[in-house]
Amino acid sequence: MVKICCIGAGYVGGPTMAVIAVKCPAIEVVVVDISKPRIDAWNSDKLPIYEPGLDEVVKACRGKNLFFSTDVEKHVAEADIIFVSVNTPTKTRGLGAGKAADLTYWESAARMIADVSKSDKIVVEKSTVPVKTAEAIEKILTHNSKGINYQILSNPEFLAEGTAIEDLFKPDRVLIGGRETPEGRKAVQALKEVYAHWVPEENIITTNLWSAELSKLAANAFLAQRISSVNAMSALCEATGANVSEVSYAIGKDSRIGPKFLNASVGFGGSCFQKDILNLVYICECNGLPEVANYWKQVIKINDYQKSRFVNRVVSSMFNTVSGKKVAILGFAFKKDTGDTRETPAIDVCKGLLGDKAHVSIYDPEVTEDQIQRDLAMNKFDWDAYEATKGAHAVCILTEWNQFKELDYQKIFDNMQKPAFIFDGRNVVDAEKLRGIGFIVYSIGKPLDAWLKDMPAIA
Ligand SMILES: NC(=O)C1=CN([C@@H]2O[C@H](COP(=O)(O)OP(=O)(O)OC[C@H]3O[C@@H](n4cnc5c(N)ncnc54)[C@H](O)[C@@H]3O)[C@@H](O)[C@H]2O)C=CC1
Ligand SMILES: O=C(O)[C@H]1O[C@H](OP(=O)(O)OP(=O)(O)OC[C@H]2O[C@@H](n3ccc(=O)[nH]c3=O)[C@H](O)[C@@H]2O)[C@H](O)[C@@H](O)[C@@H]1O
Repeated sequence: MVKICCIGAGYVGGPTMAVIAVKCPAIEVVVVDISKPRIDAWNSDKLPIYEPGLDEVVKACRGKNLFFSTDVEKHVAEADIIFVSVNTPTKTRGLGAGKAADLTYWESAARMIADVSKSDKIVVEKSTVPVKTAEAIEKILTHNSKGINYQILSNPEFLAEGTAIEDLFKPDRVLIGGRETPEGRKAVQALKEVYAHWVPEENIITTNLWSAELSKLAANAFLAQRISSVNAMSALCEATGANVSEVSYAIGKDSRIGPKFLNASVGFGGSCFQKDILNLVYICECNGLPEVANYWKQVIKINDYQKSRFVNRVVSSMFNTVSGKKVAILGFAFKKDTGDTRETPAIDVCKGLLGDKAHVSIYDPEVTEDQIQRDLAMNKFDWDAYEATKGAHAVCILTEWNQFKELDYQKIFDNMQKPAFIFDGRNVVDAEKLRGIGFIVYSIGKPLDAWLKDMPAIA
């Protein structure tokens, strides 16, 4: 029986391994982590992450061929294939601080693999890492090898949160990079055989190591760039009377552009887009390519601009001050169908409003009060959208949860201060209908309400 061990039971390690286990009953999969609470949660009825469809997949194979454990060394020693799916955040100190990827967790995992291994291993980079990381890992492993043969593969993950299970069941592609040697090709083939249990062969792409590593950073950079492009257009739409949804639809009909990922928003969030672009920028700078670095840096600058533009719009619309006013925040997660708040635009928007002395009241269906406390050092959190909006001067919609489309806005209006404002940072509500109720509505990238037109320009 092939044995797989995955180091890191997070948003990637957990769902990815659960899907491998469910699709490959003859493979034993153990997910290990140094965090005991996380492993305990994976072994409980309340999984540590919210992801539609995940519970069913885990329940189908946990205890059969899928296991979660803190006994990292034992399972690493026993495995044939080791996935490393640890976090790779942006460095906060030292060389490359604020840009470069922090590979501390990765390096310690690699050293541990070298320490405990007694048989040949295939080590798979699942985490998103800077291009050329495999070379460093290879050095750590081979310099400590005790005669053991290691093959390093790059197998970046492209799942998006909220649709992880769907994405893993039907990936657009699986990418495997390896050394172009007979041993390297054999290792690539071994991993290919795992995915071939459910992914059509033509969707499994094999490349050299560096192409695979760089493709992951490139994919996230291209995706984020699309959002910054449409968000940049949204500002121009507001200034000219064009409607960003109409513009997106019209350009998306061009098959070369395509219709997906063109929704204007209050800004992109999530643990990866910003981190991976910063990492790309750093790599470009290190390779003497400042023009390329600046090009990608602009994607992040526009994202920051979009978030502050939103805050400025709220404040300027409400007579240039939100001091002492209750502002209800609907949605705190970085996108719908997840409880994840890493780099959520809601953090920046709330901090902006709090900085202007607003009283902020937050509701999100999946984010816990504890999490908000950690993100904002405040504990005003409501368990219900109607409570959050009661007595408020304004409502800001910051996550596109489906339920926000179906709220009783008449009831919300009746319980708010007047004039009652709605700032829709995700274009989820029917602005005309809400105007009919009496709200002053701002929808990102849409023709402005008469009220807002007379307000000072936004920067
Ligand atoms: N979150 C996402 O949607 C995606 C993330 N990625 C990449 O995957 C990687 C992991 O991301 P997430 O799963 O979101 O991170 P995460 O923070 O949710 O999970 C990482 C886990 O690794 C554990 N860990 C760290 N060092 C360890 C060690 N030495 N031994 C055992 N466990 C250790 C941590 O305790 C944590 O539970 C990152 O490189 C990220 O860029 C890639 C695609 C999608
Ligand atoms: O490397 C990663 O971590 C992952 O990053 C993203 O996935 P994720 O961040 O989970 O979610 P996305 O659906 O990409 O959304 C990211 C952000 O962009 C925003 N967004 C997305 C699409 C859009 O049209 N407009 C828009 O503002 C979302 O609301 C969210 O804040 C990529 O889509 C995945 O392919 C990748 O594997």
